[in-house]
Amino acid sequence: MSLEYKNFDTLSSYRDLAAAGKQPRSLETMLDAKRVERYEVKTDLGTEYLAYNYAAKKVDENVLELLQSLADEAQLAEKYRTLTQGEVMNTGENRKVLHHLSRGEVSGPVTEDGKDLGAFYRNQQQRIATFTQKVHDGTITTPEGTRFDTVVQIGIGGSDLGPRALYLALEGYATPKMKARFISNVDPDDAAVVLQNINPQSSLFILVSKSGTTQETLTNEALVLGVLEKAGIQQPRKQMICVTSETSPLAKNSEYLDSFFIDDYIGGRFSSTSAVGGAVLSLAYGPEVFRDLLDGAHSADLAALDPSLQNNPAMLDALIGVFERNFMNLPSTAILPYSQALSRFPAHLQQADMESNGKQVNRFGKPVSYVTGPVIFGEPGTNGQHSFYQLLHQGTDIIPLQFIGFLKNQTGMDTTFEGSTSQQKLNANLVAQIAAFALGKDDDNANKHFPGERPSSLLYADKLTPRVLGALLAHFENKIMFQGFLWNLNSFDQEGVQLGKVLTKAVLGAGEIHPALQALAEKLGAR
Ligand SMILES: O=P(O)(O)OC[C@H]1O[C@](O)(CO)[C@@H](O)[C@@H]1O
Repeated sequence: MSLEYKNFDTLSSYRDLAAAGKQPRSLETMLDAKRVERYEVKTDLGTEYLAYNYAAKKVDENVLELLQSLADEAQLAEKYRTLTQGEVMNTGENRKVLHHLSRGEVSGPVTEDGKDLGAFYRNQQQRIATFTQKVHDGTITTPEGTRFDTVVQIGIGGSDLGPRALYLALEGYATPKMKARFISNVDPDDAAVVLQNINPQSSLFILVSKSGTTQETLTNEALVLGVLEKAGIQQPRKQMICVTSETSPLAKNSEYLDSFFIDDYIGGRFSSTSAVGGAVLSLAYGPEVFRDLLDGAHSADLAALDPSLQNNPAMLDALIGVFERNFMNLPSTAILPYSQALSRFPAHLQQADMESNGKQVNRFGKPVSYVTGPVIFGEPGTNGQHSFYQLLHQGTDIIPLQFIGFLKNQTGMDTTFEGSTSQQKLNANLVAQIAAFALGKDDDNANKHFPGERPSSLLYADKLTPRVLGALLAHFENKIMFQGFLWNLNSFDQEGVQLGKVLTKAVLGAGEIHPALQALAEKLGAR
């Protein structure tokens, strides 16, 4: 089948959906126990599962049928299959998009000039696993023979957010073999606080930069090296490994204890399952835990191939999101995990989604005449309830909500207080919120009135394990990809981050700059 890349508003289902979006059925009339049972898709992860429940979304059978037509017309499943076969999908940078291949083959091997590209990722995983084992068993130590007990990742954006979110997500699941810390911001206090709280003599640093040119990361490397030298460490780079692409300037530096590689076919925000996340997660939890995470992601990747929305939670989530964004005109989406372990997951999804689909031109560089990616934000519940939920319940904007929850907590530690456990309280809050947002509450006092009709979905599993975490990550990555296909965008470049970088260089340089920039730079002592 030949693929067609058309602007979303030229598709024939667009008009029908626009009509349906103007008058979506009310949740008050639709939401019942039957719907809670029926409006759910489960991804099978072997002995585990990840469920997507959309009972509290404002879609009925009619809208679901229209969304299926839209998915078929936009050739979502075919485009995804083609992407996993190695087609150039990052049109702006003329690159393949292969992050799925870092967890397994979705549509068979991907080759280039006779080379098996999957073998490259497997080889890096194997090298990381071997290196990790040697660090853990004390074969690899500092030059002075001290065993490493801490790992510190230095990187920013995709080289920080995903790996950090995943590390934190597993801290309660398994006792780390090495504790991990992260330095990302060029604000020197970020590095200072981390360095003050570790023993530099027994710390292994991971410098992560795909490009090898990111100002913040190189500056932080210099800062760390300086601190290590001051602490009397003679060869600081022998306590540092590097994760970068083979063509980056860092790859040529043989002073590092070791180097591991990614390639240009995996974008920074999709690199958590490559060596970018693999090094820190394997060192912290062991390569087998990282493998489980990859397997969970691979299962979700396979489920995403199904053209039927009823069997494809990522595609369904993408379509419902587009229904809300384009046809109900809702501008943002909140990610609300009822799991403290996922405290940084919303921040990771913020980059993954907003850097991918925050675009105003289509994949051919032509302006689009419809809205694209929503604003993404979020915090774990129940903390968020005591903070920004006021606006979510009674504010003038309706914000679609993506709840995430688990039947059991990770650590097994809990208490019974006033007749219920903490985990029961957590999940009681979660279901109460779904109902309160959907159904609202009438009150004669307008100040106490809850309008309801605020749609939400729920991703849930038995427990947040490495496999479930991998599937959760892949669910969102695939949702973002499908939405990019729908909006006819190239979701895999990020030109919007460049201008700020260029102006920063100009401020720091000696040349003439815009007078307003000069005045501001002087005020802040940046020049
Ligand atoms: O891994 P690198 O090349 O240092 O890039 C870090 C981040 O910077 C960005 O390019 C944005 O500035 C992200 O896309 C990327 O994740």
